[in-house]
Amino acid sequence: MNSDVKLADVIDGKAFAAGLRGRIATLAARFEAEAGRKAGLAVVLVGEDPASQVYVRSKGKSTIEAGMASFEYKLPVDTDEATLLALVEQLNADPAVDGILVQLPLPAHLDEQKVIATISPDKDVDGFHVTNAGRLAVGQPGYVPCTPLGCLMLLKDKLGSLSGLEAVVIGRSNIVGKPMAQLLLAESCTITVAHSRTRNLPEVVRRADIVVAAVGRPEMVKADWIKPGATVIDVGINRVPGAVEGKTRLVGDVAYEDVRHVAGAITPVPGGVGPMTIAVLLRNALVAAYRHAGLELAPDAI
Ligand SMILES: NC(=O)C1=CN([C@@H]2O[C@H](COP(=O)(O)OP(=O)(O)OC[C@H]3O[C@@H](n4cnc5c(N)ncnc54)[C@H](OP(=O)(O)O)[C@@H]3O)[C@@H](O)[C@H]2O)C=CC1
Ligand SMILES: Nc1nc(=O)c2c([nH]1)NC[C@@H]1CN(c3ccc(C(=O)N[C@@H](CCC(=O)O)C(=O)O)cc3)C=[N+]21
Repeated sequence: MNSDVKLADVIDGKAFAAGLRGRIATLAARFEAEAGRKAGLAVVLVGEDPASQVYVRSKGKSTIEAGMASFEYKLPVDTDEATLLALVEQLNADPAVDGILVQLPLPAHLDEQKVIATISPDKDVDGFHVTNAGRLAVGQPGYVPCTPLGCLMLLKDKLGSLSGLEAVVIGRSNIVGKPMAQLLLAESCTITVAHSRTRNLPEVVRRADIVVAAVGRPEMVKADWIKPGATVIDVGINRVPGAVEGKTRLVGDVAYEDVRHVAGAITPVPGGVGPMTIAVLLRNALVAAYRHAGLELAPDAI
């Protein structure tokens, strides 16, 4: 490793997210004063996956701390499709609910696409509905998936203009990779979307000024894949065995300890993209509330 050169700047997503939640809380209080009700976010969890339970609890806590109303629905793992769809329809019709999030993945017997398609696009604060994916693709206002929007906020905060930069997104999921590529394209980056069939991935990644890793493979992205000085955004959340037997630890998709000797800036895991996802979810729910109430919110307010 080039241990004589400067280490990468650490992009502190946790701190940035805390600032964002502070601005959201101010605007949530203004919303309550003007609309006469709190902005509301409903979160639906089917089953008892421990990781999902942690996220849902954390979302509920952050929602209340921001001065918004949190509605949590926990359904048993064997819930049938009709019951889940009926709940979504009920939330679509509920004027106290501005945003709806159905925690993914769903148990295998439930059709995720069908559930997402049932959420009203104007309450789809995850930005997963095909209407919002289409709006993003053609540059119309809508809801943008929280994780990629959080990544973009960190990138713009660090780099300012992204115009003309080479960006390589590793991963092409509808939730992270594809919307990330759309956002970077809208910022006038030259984008490459890599995936499991990409030939010579290290060489492709080496041309990037910006690398976004959203793969789900622990520490896959190595130091010699990174152009010196590049900005590296690590979306991966992977639980691996820890130093103490029976304990696990969280690692990203990037070999952080090595890559920070080469990159110019890098997000850590934990404390990078993850906290941004939740803060942006609150942002999207608050934007939804302002829109539903017909109140003005400046486009760059949050
Ligand atoms: N921090 C956060 O808030 C969030 C973190 N995550 C994390 O981000 C990661 C990605 O999530 P998600 O997009 O939902 O995952 P998916 O499993 O849906 O997508 C993974 C993508 O990685 C690609 N891929 C898999 N193996 C390789 C490989 N060897 N080389 C290159 N590409 C590969 C796949 O390619 P192909 O399409 O060809 O199969 C696919 O496009 C996960 O670790 C997840 O936990 C996700 C959401 C939020
Ligand atoms: N409908 C839906 N929308 C989602 O946005 C959604 C989802 N389903 N299913 C699961 C993924 C994953 N996700 C994360 C949120 C926060 C952290 C997060 O806060 N991570 C902390 C660490 C948390 C820990 O210690 O486990 C961090 O990176 O610092 C991570 C991942 C949202 N997702």
